[in-house]
Amino acid sequence: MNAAESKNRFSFEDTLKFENAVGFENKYSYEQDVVFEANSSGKKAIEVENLNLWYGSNQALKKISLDIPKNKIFSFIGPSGCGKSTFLRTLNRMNDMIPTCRIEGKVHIDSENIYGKEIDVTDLRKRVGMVFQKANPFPMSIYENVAYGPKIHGVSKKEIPKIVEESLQSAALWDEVKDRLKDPAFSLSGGQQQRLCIARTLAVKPEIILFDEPCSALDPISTGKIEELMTELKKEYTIIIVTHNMQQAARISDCTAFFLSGELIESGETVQIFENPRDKKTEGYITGRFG
Ligand SMILES: Nc1ncnc2c1ncn2[C@@H]1O[C@H](COP(=O)(O)OP(=O)(O)OP(=O)(O)O)[C@@H](O)[C@H]1O
Repeated sequence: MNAAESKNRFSFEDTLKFENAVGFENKYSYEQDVVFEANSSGKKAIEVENLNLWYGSNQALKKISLDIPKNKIFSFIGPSGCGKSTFLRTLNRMNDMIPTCRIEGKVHIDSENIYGKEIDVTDLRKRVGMVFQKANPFPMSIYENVAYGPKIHGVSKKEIPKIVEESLQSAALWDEVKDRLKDPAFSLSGGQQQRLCIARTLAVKPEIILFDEPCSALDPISTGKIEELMTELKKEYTIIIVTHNMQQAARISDCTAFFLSGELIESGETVQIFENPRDKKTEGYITGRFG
């Protein structure tokens, strides 16, 4: 790597500077990663096997095979149009809704192929929740937004207030909204609305949460809160995030996968991908030479 490339490449120190700038408490360190690795169960949340996807005649994903470990944050990075969001959506069959979309291959969750005939897609989407780029609360109160999922899944009425409180607590929003639960969700700030959407996802007790660029519309302070929240949530959930922000991927994720033109170029521990990529294409992207 020459001097110019090395200047372009950001380090974990840079991410710490960013965190200090926005007053975000640093929770990540190499030492913690090592301890985390040692404590990690090593179990897989998702196993993807030879996945191909087409939109009409355009092949958007090519022979993707990837294991996603439990209770970690896994980032998908790559230039615009490389297939990150498409791949994310295959993990809870959100692409089913696109008529031109055709998929081949397997995605195992708990040893079950989610593309198998016997799969109940509603149940799958309960187990694999999704938070979108733009906060999308329902046009109802803060309380009703969180209560909605448990209600439609048949949870008894008396259990709902507890679930709403616990979900808002877990989404680090309870203290800010506990005195205004009947207010419309749209009265919250953008960052609060995104945390409300996370609370709504948590309320149906998923195992895995997919985040599709959850911070792209947020300021650095709100971004810091969401990132801190994700780090907290990985203790109980497997987190997968699509991000354009490579500093964000480096800051919060344990593992990273780099995509290019529908192919998975490289995946591994985030430190390895950012500090010592195996593939020249990954290095080119990380160092800002393309993308
Ligand atoms: N609903 C769709 N119908 C047809 N083609 C689509 C659809 N969604 C995505 N594509 C195409 O699939 C390819 C991958 O798109 P995708 O949105 O997954 O990429 P991405 O890496 O997430 O991009 P970005 O970072 O810009 O969001 C692109 O060629 C895109 O045009």
